[in-house]
Amino acid sequence: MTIAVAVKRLAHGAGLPLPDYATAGSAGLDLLAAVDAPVVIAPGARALVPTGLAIALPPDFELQVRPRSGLALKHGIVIPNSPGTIDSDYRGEIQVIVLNAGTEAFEVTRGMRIAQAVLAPVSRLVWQETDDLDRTAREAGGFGSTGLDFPMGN
Ligand SMILES: O=c1ccn([C@H]2C[C@H](O)[C@@H](COP(=O)(O)OP(=O)(O)OP(=O)(O)O)O2)c(=O)[nH]1
Repeated sequence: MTIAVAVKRLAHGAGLPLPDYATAGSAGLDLLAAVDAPVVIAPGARALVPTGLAIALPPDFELQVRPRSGLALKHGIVIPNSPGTIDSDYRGEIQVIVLNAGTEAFEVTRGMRIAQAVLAPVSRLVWQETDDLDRTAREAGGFGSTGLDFPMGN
């Protein structure tokens, strides 16, 4: 299934290609860093990386901003709010919050594939308030409760 999405290149994104899928089966589009000059992120520091793009999603969709596993494995580059949520009514620039969880400084350069974005459908709920929820085998058990039968359960 493909969904048409309106996209606007902002001035500082000029000259960069639009995000694309790396392979025919890729779930995520690679988001490119639209930094004018290289940005160095120290170990433990965060940076807001611009993409130079604004979009208009259809109402029942969101765009999820996710880390790239190669950057995470090789450099400890993660997205602390992952998956970042681009709302369908957001018209500002898509930006990527990047955390350097690695041990060395990381340099973000113009055009670098800094994150990936996955289009996802959104279901919205309507509350049905009640005092009586249906009973289940789990009831209120959580937070590892199913492991308690085992001596070393966790
Ligand atoms: O990684 C992200 C996450 C969000 N956004 C933009 C698009 C999104 O629609 C908007 C608001 O995001 P979110 O709802 O996560 O932020 P909030 O902290 O709850 O702020 P708000 O009160 O503006 O909703 O910020 C990004 O550009 N990148």
